[in-house]
Amino acid sequence: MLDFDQAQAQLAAAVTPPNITETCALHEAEGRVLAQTLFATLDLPPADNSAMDGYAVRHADYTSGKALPVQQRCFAGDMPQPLLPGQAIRLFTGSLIPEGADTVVMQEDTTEADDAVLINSLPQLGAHVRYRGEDVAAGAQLFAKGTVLRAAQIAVLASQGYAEVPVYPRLRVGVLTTGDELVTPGAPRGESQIYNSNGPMLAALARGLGTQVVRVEHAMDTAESLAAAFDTLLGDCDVVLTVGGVSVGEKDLVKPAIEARGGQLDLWRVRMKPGKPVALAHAEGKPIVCLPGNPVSAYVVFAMLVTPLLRTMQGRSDILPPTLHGRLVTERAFKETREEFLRVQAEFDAENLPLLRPYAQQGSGVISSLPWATGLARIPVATGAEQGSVVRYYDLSHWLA
Ligand SMILES: Nc1nc2c(c(=O)[nH]1)N[C@H]1C(S)=C(S)[C@@H](COP(=O)(O)OP(=O)(O)OC[C@H]3O[C@@H](n4cnc5c(N)ncnc54)[C@H](O)[C@@H]3O)O[C@H]1N2
Ligand code: MOO
Repeated sequence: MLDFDQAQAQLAAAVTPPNITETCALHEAEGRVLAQTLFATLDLPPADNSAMDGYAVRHADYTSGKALPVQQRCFAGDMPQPLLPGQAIRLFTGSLIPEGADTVVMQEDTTEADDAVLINSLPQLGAHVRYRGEDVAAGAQLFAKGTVLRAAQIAVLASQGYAEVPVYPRLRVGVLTTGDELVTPGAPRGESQIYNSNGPMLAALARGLGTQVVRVEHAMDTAESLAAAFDTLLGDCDVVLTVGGVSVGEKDLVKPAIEARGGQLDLWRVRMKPGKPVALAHAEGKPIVCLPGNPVSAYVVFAMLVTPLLRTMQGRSDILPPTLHGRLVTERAFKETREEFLRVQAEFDAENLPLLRPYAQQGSGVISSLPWATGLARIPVATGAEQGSVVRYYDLSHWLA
């Protein structure tokens, strides 16, 4: 059985980033991955401009009690005139600073009458001026290849005039659920059957990472049904996630089905709880990750082992999200022969380590623990953990993104 950290590294290293680049309109680029490093095409802001509604003045022209004639009303988008000595130009937030002006006086600190403005309180030299290039300098690196484009990155790229961006193709993911006991939600359910929750769950998890889930298939526990599903999935997808049927039972037929079509098993069983029977294989040049059927096991394996593999295939640079540390709040001690991942809720305060409270039922079939948990607490196999132990915390908002 493979050590957890080795397995995590092995899955990410088993695949490669894409070698194809395509162009995507910026307004559709949310969640896409940059395929080239991008640089600033212009200074931002492109010209000195006002941070306030007010008046542009030359600081040295101020004399207490003496109104300055208003030379021009210059709105955002207008070109200002050069400021004449001893005058003021009325301007607004975003108006360009006139040549010769060095300071903006907020309108609240002025009184305007008869086309002249009286300054009641003079700010410091240079006040309320946003200088050309103070935000971004032309030529500076904006984002490195491998960056996921979210609203913040899209804002910067739009401000730089990018209408389209070079991105990697969206990763095409296929999901295969297996098991004779499963029925599709909405279909009639026999007494011995359960609804298939792993299919919709894995599809949503994969989409949450920004991949395209092109197929969600179900196979019965027969070699024929599995072979037909693999035909479809390996034909249409870049990577296949199977779930169930990878343990040691008599109907655990997924691994044999992969081997029957000439595929190879690269890894089977990891020293982790839940998730032990996870397998990595490849067939027809495509990676296949076989997740254990228990819903919690599938969820935890997806977060901890599958996401680094998918991020690598997406061409992302953030393969392993950061982990935090937290303090366990528990009435019982945990000690296993496998690295254990508990579903916990984290509570943050300003000064201390986060407090991590485990869900009462940690069984790998307890689906209700999934929406409840904010993250996973890792209990080291070497030491175990108890009330007050400081353990590693995997925040799911990072690990599932
Ligand atoms: N004798 C042993 N038995 C088991 C071992 C073992 O080492 N020796 N490992 C256990 C562990 S750990 C896990 S995890 C499970 C994983 O087994 P499989 O991956 O073969 O999964 P299944 O047997 O097909 O299903 C397990 C469980 O999950 C339910 N399931 C499966 N698919 C779905 C789905 N799409 N939606 C909802 N629920 C699903 C299934 O009904 C079973 O209850 O094996 C242990 N056994
Ligand atoms: O992975 Mo299994 O869930 O350890 O129960």
